[in-house]
Amino acid sequence: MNQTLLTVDNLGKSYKDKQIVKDISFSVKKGMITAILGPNGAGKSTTIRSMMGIMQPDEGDVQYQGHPKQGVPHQKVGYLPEERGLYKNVKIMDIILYFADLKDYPKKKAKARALEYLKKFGLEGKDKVSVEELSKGMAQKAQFIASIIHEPELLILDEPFSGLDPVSQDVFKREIRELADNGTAILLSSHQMNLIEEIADDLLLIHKGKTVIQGSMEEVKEQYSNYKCTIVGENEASLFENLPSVQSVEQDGNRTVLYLEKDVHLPTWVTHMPQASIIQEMTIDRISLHEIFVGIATEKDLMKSGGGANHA
Ligand SMILES: Nc1ncnc2c1ncn2[C@@H]1O[C@H](COP(=O)(O)OP(=O)(O)OP(=O)(O)O)[C@@H](O)[C@H]1O
Repeated sequence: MNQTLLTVDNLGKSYKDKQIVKDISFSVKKGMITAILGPNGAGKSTTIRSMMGIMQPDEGDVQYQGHPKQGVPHQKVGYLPEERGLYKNVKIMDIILYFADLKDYPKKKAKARALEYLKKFGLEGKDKVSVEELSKGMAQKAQFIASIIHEPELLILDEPFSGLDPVSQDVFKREIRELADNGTAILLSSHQMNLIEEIADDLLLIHKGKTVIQGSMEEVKEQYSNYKCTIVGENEASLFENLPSVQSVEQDGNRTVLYLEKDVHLPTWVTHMPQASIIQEMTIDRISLHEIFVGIATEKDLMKSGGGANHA
């Protein structure tokens, strides 16, 4: 069982009269990647900033293991904020060493680590180059290095993949996994569901400031990834609407998608296909994290029946 490093209990935050974050609780564990997901404006950055003490939450507790005071001890935490931005006319190495110094990390060790990471991220020889001479993706890599230079116990990454090409996304993904495998507790927010599906161990999906889904990736997949059956052929949607275990039907031209109940027994279910249906192609898959997300964001219930790890 992985050890909990950070616990957030009943976090609440309002701006003026509007409650943005309501009663959010979660934990981040050593060696695990926890993803915080949600549509634009759901409250992810507000949750992260409240947790980090960058803004004062109105309600709730943030407890860092082994730390007597409330809140997060800054030397032990690495943070890649949503707003990128490094001083434009400062050399990469100087920026990284500045961040190391802020965290009281030894300069010599930081320099050696920085050179190692620059090489790893394809930025070898760029240590004396200033940020303005780098591309956006390269600058993001430099900022990522600055956030991990002091070997943080807890790493918080707000949208780490945005603006990166697919190759760089893979490099980041591998690095984040490696940091977790070496014991770092990682909390990340991202809109790239395919990447989250690949790397996250735990999920917290929030919508309108409230927890909608919470649990391990395995639990979420098992409990929310219902089956869907896609049929290609000239069919009326109504042909399938009354089939057993069909929750909803979507029609797009000659493609009909049937969303099925969670506990459907597929071998039996397929025998109920109407004789009149025209089937040029038929596939049965589980709905993806992307579809779960879109279903929540658009408030369309694709995941009825069966409840969830923590369905609020
Ligand atoms: N300083 C602020 N003053 C007032 N309202 C704010 C402030 N910062 C954020 N909000 C509001 O809080 C809500 C949540 O914003 P937040 O940035 O936490 O969302 P998010 O989930 O990180 O979104 P995104 O995916 O777009 O980054 C939004 O409705 C936003 O308008």
